[in-house]
Formats: sequence, structure tokens, C-alpha cells
Amino acid sequence: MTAEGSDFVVVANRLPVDLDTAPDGSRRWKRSPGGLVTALEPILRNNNGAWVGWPGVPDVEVEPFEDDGLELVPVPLSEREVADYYEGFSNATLWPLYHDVIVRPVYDRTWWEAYVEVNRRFAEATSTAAAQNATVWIQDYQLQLVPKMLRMLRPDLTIGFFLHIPFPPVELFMQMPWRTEIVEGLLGADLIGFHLPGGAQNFLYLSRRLAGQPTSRGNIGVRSKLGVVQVGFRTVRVGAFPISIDSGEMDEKSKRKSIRDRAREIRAELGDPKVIMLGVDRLDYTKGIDVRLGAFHELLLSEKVDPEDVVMIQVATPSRERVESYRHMRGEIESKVGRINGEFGRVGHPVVHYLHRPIPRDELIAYYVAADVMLVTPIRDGMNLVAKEYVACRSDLGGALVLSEFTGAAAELRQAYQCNPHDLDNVADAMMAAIEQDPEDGRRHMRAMRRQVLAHDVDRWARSFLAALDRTGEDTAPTQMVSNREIGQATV
Ligand SMILES: Nc1ncnc2c1ncn2[C@@H]1O[C@H](COP(=O)(O)OP(=O)(O)O)[C@@H](O)[C@H]1O
Ligand SMILES: O=P(O)(O)OC[C@H]1O[C@H](O[C@H]2O[C@H](CO)[C@@H](O)[C@H](O)[C@H]2O)[C@H](O)[C@@H](O)[C@@H]1O
Repeated sequence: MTAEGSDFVVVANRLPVDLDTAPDGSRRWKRSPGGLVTALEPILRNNNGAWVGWPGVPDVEVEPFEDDGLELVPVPLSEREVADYYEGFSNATLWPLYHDVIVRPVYDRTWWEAYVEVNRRFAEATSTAAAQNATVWIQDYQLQLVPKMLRMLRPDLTIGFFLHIPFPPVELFMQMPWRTEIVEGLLGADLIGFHLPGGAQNFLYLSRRLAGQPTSRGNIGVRSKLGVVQVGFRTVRVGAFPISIDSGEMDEKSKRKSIRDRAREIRAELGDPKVIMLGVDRLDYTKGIDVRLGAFHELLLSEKVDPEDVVMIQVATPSRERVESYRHMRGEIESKVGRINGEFGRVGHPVVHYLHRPIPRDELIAYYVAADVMLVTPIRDGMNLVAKEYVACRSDLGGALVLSEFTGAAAELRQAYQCNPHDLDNVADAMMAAIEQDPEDGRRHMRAMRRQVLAHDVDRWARSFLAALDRTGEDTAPTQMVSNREIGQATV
């Protein structure tokens, strides 16, 4: 960043580095390179870029610094703010509300006040970091008020916003006591991106209904046909940009001899079963880990699968562990694993292998290569990158993907064994179909899914969003607009 500021600024709840405390108490920055960093790093470097975010631990005041050519701007959060803004409003209010109210959202005024305060701090830090006429890209549900706050501070900026989780339908969103503030907060952006056209369409409707702004008619496309909200003289664009992974890199790594050898070793360690089923998730109630365990249990009870032939591995990263609903769910899942192993395991031969920790990237790729059936069964998920990672790792065209219809990925991976996670029989049937798939059919399905994932990688996602953002200044709103008055005041 120069003294005049950066020309391209990414704003996200977390920095791409976490402040890690070693056993001796010393602290160092640890890189957590997710897909987003990988995709944006070249753009950040080429554009004198900066990344604004929280360092991942409370009560840390650090000046902006450079890390491996990236300008990092830490936003401090106190212990109280982590509890109220991050664990509270972000993850016990917005997260369940936006994921179909799987657990009941908590609406707490103190949490909302912390959310407003922290969003203001992010807006101020971004305003300081951005050069005149810079482009700013704000990420996700933790920061929905930043677009409006930032526009008030810096009307010269071009502002994009991307929501990584689903945007709910009106019937659910109307629960939110601060619903108008959130819609108006987002409308501070020039372009608002969602994974799917459905989320974008929900947002258009709510902009009309809650902010009283006229919007375009007609359907929104994928990476095409943007919707429009007219906010006074400003035109806000709304679009669908499904995120992806660095598929080329995963494909390349999965072909390495060391990974292939490790995959064989994993199978041998499991006692050379006929079928390995795999689940890889953050330990989150949206992911439907209980659903796949329940379906597997039924298949074992009905003797459709033999515990001598089929094993399941569930790798679950600890997540948001201080939030009550997460604690509760962990207990339920672990007791279900214990029950299945108690009923069907033998000494030295459990049927479900459960790891409650993150695993290194190369090891994860070896698991994908080893797995005959990948289980992705969320009740609701914005995208689900795990499904795409599995497909990217199967250059051998082996394996089968069981995929919930309620993930964003289901819209692109049509050849998966899709299932309804609310219907246990349907999930069990999809698992059986995957276990028993004809190898030639399997190869055909995998080839088609790989074509999709390799052609649409995270770089294409970032470029398509930023190209659309770049064009926002060019044209005016279409004439075919619809206002709240025309649709009447619908009830929830
Ligand atoms: N136990 C684990 N060990 C290592 N990486 C994991 C683990 N669980 C999930 N991941 C990684 O985290 C990411 C999860 O992304 P996604 O499926 O979109 O869900 P979410 O972002 O909601 O957690 C993937 O890149 C996946 O490889
Ligand atoms: O930061 P955490 O609270 O530890 O949570 C991790 C991230 O989880 C969410 O991921 C979502 O984004 C993925 C990529 O777009 C998408 O595939 C997935 O369906 C979503 O659940 C969250 O949105 C991120 O902000 C969190 O950092």
C-alpha cells in the first residue's frame, strides 16, 4: 500500500493469516490460504492491493503490515465483540436465519449493536486503506452494513459485495428485527453477488418490499443477466456468481505418485474394505453429518450393507465451538458414531472412523482419491466446495458423489447422486446407488462433472465478478422496472 492507499481492497471477516500462539507463548502469523486468497492474490499483487480483516484472536492491536507481498490491515475485536458480533449476531442470528432456520435464530439487541459497531470499524479501516477511486470487494454475511457505511465515507469508491451463504426467501428474512437496515446496508454496493439466481431474486424482491426501491423485472442468469435496483440516482446491480475452487491445482496434486501411494495406504490401514465412504466438513449443523450417519445406520440395520465390506470416514473440523447449537450438535453426532460402532463394529474394526480435527491438505487429497463414495448431505449450504474438490481429485474417473439438492453445488453437479436430506430413505437410496454404481456409468458421470469443475474454477469466479463490477459505472438502469406500489403490500 502506498501513502495514497491501495487501488484494490478486499474486506473479509478474517485476514488470510491467523495469529497463532506457540506452546511457549510466542506468537506468529500463520497463513490460512483458502480458495479466496489463492484466487485474489494475483489480482491483489497486480493492483497494489490490501486485505482488511480480523486476525482471528481477540484483543490484538497490530498496525497494517506486509506479508509476502500482500498488504494486511488488521481490524481488532475485543473478547466481548467476538462473543457478540462473531459468535452472537453472525453465527447465532444470521447463520441459522440464512440457512433455512435449521436451528432457531436468536435476536438479541446487544448483539445487533456490536454488529453495527464492528461493521463501522471495518468501514473506517477500509476507508483509510483505499486510494482515490479504488475498487473495494466486501465478503460475506458478517459485513452486510459495510457497503452503505463505506459509501457514506467514500462516495468515490467502486464497491462490490459477495454473499457466500444462501440469501433466504422473504418468509424467513422478515423475521429479522433489523431487516430494513440490512437490505439498505447491502444496497450501498454497486454490485451484490450471490451463488445462485434464487438468492439474487430473493434480494431483489426484498429491496422492493423493505427499501421501497424499484427493481428490474425478469429472471437473473448465472454470470449473465444481472438484476437492477434503482436507489435514487444510483443503479445497484444484483447477480449470480457461483464460487469454485483452484481445480487445476487439485487435479494436478491428486495425480502425484506420493498422493496415490498414500491413498492406497489409507485403504490398507482400513483393512482393505470393498467400499470407503467419506465425509469432510466443518462441524456445523448445516452440513447434515447426522443425516448421512442416520442413513448409513439404516442401511446397516436393514442389512443392505455389510459392515465387513463398507467403512465410513468422517473428518470434521472444529468450528464455532462456543456457540451453544454447535456444542449440542457435536454431542449428538459423537453419540451417533458411538452407537453405530457399538452395534456394528468389531475390536480393531470400527465401521465409522471419526476425526475431530482439520487434516493437512495433501492428506485430504489422498482421502478424496481413496474414497469410493463421497457423502455431501447438507440441509442447506451456500455452495459446498468439498463436493467440487472431490470431483477435481478424480482424474481416474473413479468414485461417486452423493450430493444434497440443498447445496449450491447441486445446480452445477447434475450427474451426482442427488438426494433430499429431509428424506432419509432417499439419502439411503442414493448411497446404495453410489455403492452399487455400474463402473462405466460412474466414469461417464465423473467425466461430465469434472468438465464443469475444471472449466469453472475460482479464478473464473473472481474474474467474472470483478468484470461485472467494473462495468457497473457504464450503463443506466433498464426501463422495465417494477415498484412496490405495482406489486402491492404482500404479507409474509
Ligand atoms: N477436516 C478438514 N480438514 C481440512 N480441510 C477441511 C476439513 N473440513 C473442511 N475442510 C476444507 O474447508 C473447506 C470447506 O468449504 P465448504 O465445503 O465450502 O464449506 P464451509 O466454507 O461452509 O466450511 C474446503 O476447502 C475443505 O477442503
Ligand atoms: O470463519 P468461520 O466462522 O470459521 O467459518 C468458515 C467459513 O464458512 C462459511 O463458508 C461459506 O463459504 C463457502 C465459499 O463460498 C461456501 O462454499 C460455503 O457453502 C459457505 O458455508 C462462511 O461463509 C465464511 O465466511 C466462513 O469464513
